Amino acid sequence: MEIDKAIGESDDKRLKTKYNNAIFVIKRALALYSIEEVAFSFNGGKDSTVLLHLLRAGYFLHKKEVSCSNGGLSNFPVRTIYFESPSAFTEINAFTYDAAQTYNLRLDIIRQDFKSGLEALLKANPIRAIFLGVRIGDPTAVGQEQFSPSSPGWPPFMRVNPILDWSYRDVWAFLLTCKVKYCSLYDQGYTSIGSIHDTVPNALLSVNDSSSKEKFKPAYLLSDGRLERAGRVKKIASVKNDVDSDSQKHEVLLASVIAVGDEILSGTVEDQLGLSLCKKLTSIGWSVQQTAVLRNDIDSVSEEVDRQRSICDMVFIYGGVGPLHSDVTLAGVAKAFGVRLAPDEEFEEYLRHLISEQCTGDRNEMAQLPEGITELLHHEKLSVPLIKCRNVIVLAATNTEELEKEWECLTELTKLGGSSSLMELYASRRLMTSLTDVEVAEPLSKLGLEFPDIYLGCYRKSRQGPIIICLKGKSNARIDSAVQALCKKFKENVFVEIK
Ligand SMILES: Cc1cc2nc3c(=O)[nH]c(=O)nc-3n(C[C@H](O)[C@H](O)[C@H](O)COP(=O)(O)O)c2cc1C
Ligand SMILES: Nc1ncnc2c1ncn2[C@@H]1O[C@H](COP(=O)(O)OP(=O)(O)OP(=O)(O)O)[C@@H](O)[C@H]1O
Ligand SMILES: [Mg+2]
Repeated sequence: MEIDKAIGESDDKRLKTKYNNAIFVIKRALALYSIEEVAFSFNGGKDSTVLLHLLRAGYFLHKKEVSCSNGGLSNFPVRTIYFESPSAFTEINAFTYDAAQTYNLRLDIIRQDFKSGLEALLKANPIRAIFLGVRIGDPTAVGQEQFSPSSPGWPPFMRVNPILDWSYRDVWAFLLTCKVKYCSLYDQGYTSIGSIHDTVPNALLSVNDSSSKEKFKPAYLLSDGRLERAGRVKKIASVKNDVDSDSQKHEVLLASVIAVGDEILSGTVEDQLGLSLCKKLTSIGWSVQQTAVLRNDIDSVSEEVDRQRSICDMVFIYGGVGPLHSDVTLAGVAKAFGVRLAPDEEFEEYLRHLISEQCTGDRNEMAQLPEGITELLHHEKLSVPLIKCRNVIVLAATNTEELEKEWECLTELTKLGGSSSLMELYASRRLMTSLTDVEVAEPLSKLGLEFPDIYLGCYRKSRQGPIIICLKGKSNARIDSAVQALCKKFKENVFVEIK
């Protein structure tokens, strides 16, 4: 088999090790699942091209072991799926179809989004495992292992990632050693390929020459593989503006509070921090849109953070921060922003001071932060800086005392509490009444129409007990007018002002 032979004849020891490990994973998968139960997700990219050849070799070696046959490889029966999109490069499409023909692939072309396409595929076929060319540096690799079940919310299958631990250099060493064809875009300076809308040649491969047209060196000449995604234009979809830069845009700033902890969900520990954060935020004029308690699970965290960061001005998340296996919050935040976790030297330095004596394991693990989006907020009162990933603040506090300290530093370091006029803009009054809810319902909803700029909130202390009405708004004068208008709708003295 030409791939196995090429690697066998190479004297690149590192490549041999990577190859053998990947083949081991492929053979395990082929032993666990029948051929009808596996599929290969192929998109013409360099990583999936590596995987194509590894799978061909792995299948050949697996066959040889189980049937002692030494047959050729004209037949590669693993179902191959390609999600074709109108925004794919024509070169990628052409290469994918070309490879399918050359290697006799059973190609299924799917023209739906990944999730719906996979749902339909799994309904129609007995597929239980899908091979992917995901590598550890990819944003989507966060939290994955060589065998990782699909995420909650996705149809159930095993994701098999044989080249998860391969570096950019390993990928090129393999493609060049095996002398296999790859998509022509990689010879034109593209180093990682997404859609035509978010991918350009990698500027680090640009060659200065006198002609007007910019030229690029081939992808395999990129010396620092960590920069392979430098040609990917960042997707920062509809994220609200950072309060630091744009705190005055909205009349009321919106916050979301997220707790991460299985111990809260099981009722073992009572969450005090959420309550305290809501009070603190409300006291400085923020409107808390939602609180959530999540499992210690990367995908749960990433989905919730992704949702909240685009709705709210600021997301506050706590719990699940540290070096334990259950500490997945930062990985979830990284995944929500589509970036990877990477070691942060500055943060590592803080941790080294803090834990140097007690540290037995790999300190680096704890110093991994979402790459390219993390800002460390230093304060002399804190031994470790606060972590801010765009509009997500990750709090390390585990109790209300620690939160108190972090909050104090946070409000000093950012404009959360408004060195701006936020505090002055914010006014509120609370009224209590023993009128029934039926009596106040209609007048209150009319008041809401008359004062659309005022927030009107109501709650009861008990089913039969008094009702409390909160009025919040931009100015005391407006609130006072609303209170007067409300009082006019009833007999005198039915409302008592409370603090
Ligand atoms: C076969 C297949 C399975 C996938 N399974 C999952 C999954 O279980 N969970 C998930 O969050 N994304 C899954 N994805 C989506 C990928 O993680 C990722 O979003 C996708 O490759 C798009 O990457 P891009 O945004 O860089 O183009 C899957 C994609 C494919 C093709
Ligand atoms: N449109 C698609 N159809 C089928 N599989 C896909 C598709 N997009 C991604 N995949 C799967 O996800 C893997 C990871 O995608 P990724 O974009 O990181 O790598 P690549 O496309 O192979 O190489 P590159 O990093 O150069 O773009 C692919 O190797 C492939 O297995
Ligand atoms: Mg790609």
